[in-house]
Amino acid sequence: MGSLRARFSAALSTSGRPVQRRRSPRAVARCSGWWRRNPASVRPVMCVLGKNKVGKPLRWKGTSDLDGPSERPHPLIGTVDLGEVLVNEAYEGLESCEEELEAPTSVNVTGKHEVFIPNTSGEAVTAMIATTTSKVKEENTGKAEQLQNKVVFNVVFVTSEAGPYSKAGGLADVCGSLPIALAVRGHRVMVISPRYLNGVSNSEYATVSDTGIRTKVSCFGQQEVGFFHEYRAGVDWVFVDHPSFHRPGNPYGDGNGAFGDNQFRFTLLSHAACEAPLVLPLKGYTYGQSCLFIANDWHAGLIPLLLAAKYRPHGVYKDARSILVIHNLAHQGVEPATTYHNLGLPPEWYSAVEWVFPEWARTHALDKGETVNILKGAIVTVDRIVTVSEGYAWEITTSEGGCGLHELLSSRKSVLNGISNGIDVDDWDPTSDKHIPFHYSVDDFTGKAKCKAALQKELGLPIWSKCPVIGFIGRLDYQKGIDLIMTGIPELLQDDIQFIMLGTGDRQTEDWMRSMESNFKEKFRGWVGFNVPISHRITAACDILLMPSRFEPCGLNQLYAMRYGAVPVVHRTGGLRDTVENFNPHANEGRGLGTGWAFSPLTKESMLRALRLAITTFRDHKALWEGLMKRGMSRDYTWEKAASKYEQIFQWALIDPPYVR
Ligand SMILES: Nc1ncnc2c1ncn2[C@@H]1O[C@H](COP(=O)(O)OP(=O)(O)O[C@H]2O[C@H](CO)[C@@H](O)[C@H](O)[C@H]2O)[C@@H](O)[C@H]1O
Repeated sequence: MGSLRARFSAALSTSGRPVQRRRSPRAVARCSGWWRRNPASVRPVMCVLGKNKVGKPLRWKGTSDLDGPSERPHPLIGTVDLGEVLVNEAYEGLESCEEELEAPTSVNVTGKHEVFIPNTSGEAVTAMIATTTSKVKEENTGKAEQLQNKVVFNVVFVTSEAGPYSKAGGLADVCGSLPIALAVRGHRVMVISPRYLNGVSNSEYATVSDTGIRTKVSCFGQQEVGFFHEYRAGVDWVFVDHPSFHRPGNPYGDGNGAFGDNQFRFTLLSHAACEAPLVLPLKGYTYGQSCLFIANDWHAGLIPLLLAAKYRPHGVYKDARSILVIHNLAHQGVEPATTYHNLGLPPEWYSAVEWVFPEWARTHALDKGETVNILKGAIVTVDRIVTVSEGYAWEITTSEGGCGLHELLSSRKSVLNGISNGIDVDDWDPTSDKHIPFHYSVDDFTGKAKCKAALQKELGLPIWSKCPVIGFIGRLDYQKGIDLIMTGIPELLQDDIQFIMLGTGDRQTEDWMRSMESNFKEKFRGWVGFNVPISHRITAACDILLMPSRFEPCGLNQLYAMRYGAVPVVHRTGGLRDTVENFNPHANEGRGLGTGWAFSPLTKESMLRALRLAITTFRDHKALWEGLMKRGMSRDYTWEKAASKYEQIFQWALIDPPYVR
């Protein structure tokens, strides 16, 4: 191949405009690039990521004209202020590239050249990168050195939900944003989830296209699946297509409860996900066998089992590793033992998923309690386990929080870690949120007061600015402590407060919400359904957000609430304990410390006590209240910290050999 410089042309565009081709300029600032080669065609490709002034990631495409355009994520390199946009130093051009070059290498960039960068409204801005300053040069050199030492991974997330395509709860939020944060850090990231078509509107998948690739997977006899794909925000979003994913309802069920064939549907997902890195040539080449699978919850729990039982014995995925992320241990994918033969695992692997319920949990005299438990099988065979907060990582090793799996999880403590979730700070930003009528920030709360009045008006509640509005958003599920709400809130409504509830799930609670509305016309509103814009409007409008969760692996609503200046009142459990700092009015020379109230034990009395304290503080101690709001709003909720912790887990996963029997 020889020197590539003369043949390489950078083409930087995220605006969808025709890619501009330029000859490679020469060096001033030192940059570093990751070169990946298509094993088949030896094609190095490159892409640069940056951030604009509001922190939105920018993706610059680098193309090689060796054999057509390609793009790959590339780590951030330095910073150059272009006036209109703040970008990370552009890579453009390289000095030389030998054919065998695979590892990070240094390349040189020079003074002026044109790039296309979208500004905050998405339009392209043509900018000239002026000669870099010495500060930038220094930064570049430092970062280049850091990046040269950085290991990048082929990461494959497997999940039953990924926002914005599909969402029933917090799993979608995490799998919609953590992969992007990892891609920004230079990893090649794929997310695989089902292509749900619910028959009403499938606009979420409008930009996704059929790869035309179909593959047969050996489970439940033999099944054929297709793959759809979209490359967005530096991530390959892959959707497994099968008729069983095309039906009304949410990813797991409909008004009549959970779908009866969920084991079938998610077994398909796991099998298809194991094939995808081998068969999908995304932007030119496959992810290949050296992958890190991130299996989220039981729906992807077969992944480590399939790697160990089906692929590795045949020499495939020998260098792959798997990490199980537990978002909710209460759901384990348990079905009768007779379904084992459908899972596509060899008969001798039965014991890995075998799960026998204790006698007290069996339903009748002839019930032997024999089941297959997919999550259990994953815990046994996976290389590492992550839960979504440190508190929950400990709780699941106790008999109270382990949902029957605590002993097994305790036995795997050495590979178990907790990492608190971040949030999508672009999606959840009170200064620019498209779902809320007024914007506000930590420096000016006027917009929040207007949001409150607007929601009161929208819901037909009296517009009382001095009346604290308490919100609840979440699945109407035993986990979320709705029984406590149902017993405690009618008592609280004797006081001058308003309570707004958004949720769907348990039918009885939905009926209770409707009856509360007619009993407390001026004080209670219940919105039955799943509605993302309304969830943003409630978060922006309410003064207090209640989360009396029985257990909470991490919880996202308390994070959204704090970012929006709504003070959380939570049960002190799991991730809520880790993320909500209990308010101490005396600390900090009487100015107070903390971001909310974390009550314990989980009783109606202790919940009401915390709520009454919050209400009194809201009414009578304005300065303390503003302090609470400000501290919550100023915290760092980005994914960056969590993403770097995940990277550490990736490295640990690779240190140990994979699970073999
Ligand atoms: N009716 C409705 N309308 C609109 N939006 C609604 C809604 N009901 C819920 N939501 C949204 O769904 C998400 C719920 O996230 P949570 O983390 O609070 O809970 P969940 O139990 O689903 O997630 C599990 O996984 C996540 C991610 O790891 C963990 O944080 C959590 O503890 C664990 O139980 C939030 O974005 C919320 O706004």
